[in-house]
Amino acid sequence: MGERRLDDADVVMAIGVISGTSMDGIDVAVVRTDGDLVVEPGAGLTLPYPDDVRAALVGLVAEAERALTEPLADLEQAVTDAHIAAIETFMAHAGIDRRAVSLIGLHGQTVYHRPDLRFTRQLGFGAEVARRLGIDTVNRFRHADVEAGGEGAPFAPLYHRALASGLAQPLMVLNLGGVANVTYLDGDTAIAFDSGPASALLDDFVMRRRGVAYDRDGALAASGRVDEGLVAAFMENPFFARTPPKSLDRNDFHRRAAGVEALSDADGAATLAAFTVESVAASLRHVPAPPARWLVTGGGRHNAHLMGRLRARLGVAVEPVEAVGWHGDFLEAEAFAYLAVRARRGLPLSLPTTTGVPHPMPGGELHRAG
Ligand SMILES: Nc1ncnc2c1ncn2[C@@H]1O[C@H](COP(=O)(O)OP(=O)(O)OP(=O)(O)O)[C@@H](O)[C@H]1O
Ligand SMILES: CC(=O)N[C@H]1[C@@H]2OC[C@@H](O2)[C@@H](O)[C@@H]1O[C@H](C)C(=O)O
Repeated sequence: MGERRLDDADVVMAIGVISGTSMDGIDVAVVRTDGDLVVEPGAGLTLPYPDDVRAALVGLVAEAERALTEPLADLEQAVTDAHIAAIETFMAHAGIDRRAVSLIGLHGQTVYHRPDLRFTRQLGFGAEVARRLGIDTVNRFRHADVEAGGEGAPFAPLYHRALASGLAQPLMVLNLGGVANVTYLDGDTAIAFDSGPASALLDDFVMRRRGVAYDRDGALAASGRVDEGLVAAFMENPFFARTPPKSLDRNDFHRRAAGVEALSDADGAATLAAFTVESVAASLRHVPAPPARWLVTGGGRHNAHLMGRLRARLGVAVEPVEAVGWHGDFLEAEAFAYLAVRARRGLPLSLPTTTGVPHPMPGGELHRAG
């Protein structure tokens, strides 16, 4: 007798791998899931990019339009190699036998995201990952959505919905990554959109001023004074009034936020942090009811200053996702493990209320191991 064919509804072990917009490293995590209601997150690990790959990516993202036309084959190869090494290290570290892994969800590295041009680009060769690791691999998660006129982001919301099914709702999940995105959850309803900047503006500012990668714990921002006029001017950006769905590229606010250049290091950081807080609060304009609780994921949840200001501004519980047992450092990697299983089952990865796609949209490309 041959092996039993994998049943759609089977719970399988999937590994998700993503490098976020801050390009600080590669997150890998494992989830046991059926791609539907069963979700059991396991271990996770972050591996840094090799310095030369990170430097090449930072250089590219600074002139990201190149990603529209250039093949970038060498860089994509280097990113692919780094992802394969990260997955191998993760499996060794977590004691996972590769034969037990049913699927890899390879998000890859976003280098340019322009849904208005029906363009989104994530680097990472799926076929090569499948072949070299001997594990079926799904990549190109966002492409079908963007081609159908969707925003192509955010994609984590269906995973948030699955994780939050036992929690009191309405609930807001806030991801403070390079860019911020929110997911409003109430029963089957999932409304999601990018809300504005999170850490990318601040990171770039403190790098220019102080030569550091980020404002640790928000200490610099906490020592400064907010230029409220400047924050109000930033908030006039029509993006905030625009009805979702909507998504952002990492650098969308950089030019408009140039006003902080006239401020001191501390006041500039304080003002950019306040801009993030104000733009998060503005997301409440676009949800049906005020959530009683905010669960915060992404690196920004470690920023004590930002979290404190969010609590003061939102006036309700604002907690890191660890408060409900989720893994804030690996939620996105887990999401792409979950979405890979959904992709293989032909289930939607995005909805009209999460990306503005005209109908619930399956997607992803499956590459067989052999
Ligand atoms: N202790 C800390 N204090 C302040 N900020 C922190 C701290 N730890 C992490 N961060 C912030 O979190 C950022 C990284 O967040 P994260 O890893 O969620 O981003 P990302 O996944 O690359 O972004 P995205 O979700 O947009 O793709 C850092 O660049 C930094 O700004
Ligand atoms: C195009 C792209 O890679 N977007 C990222 C980015 O980082 C945060 C925000 O912007 C979100 O829209 C998305 O990532 C998460 C994983 C998402 O799709 O849910």
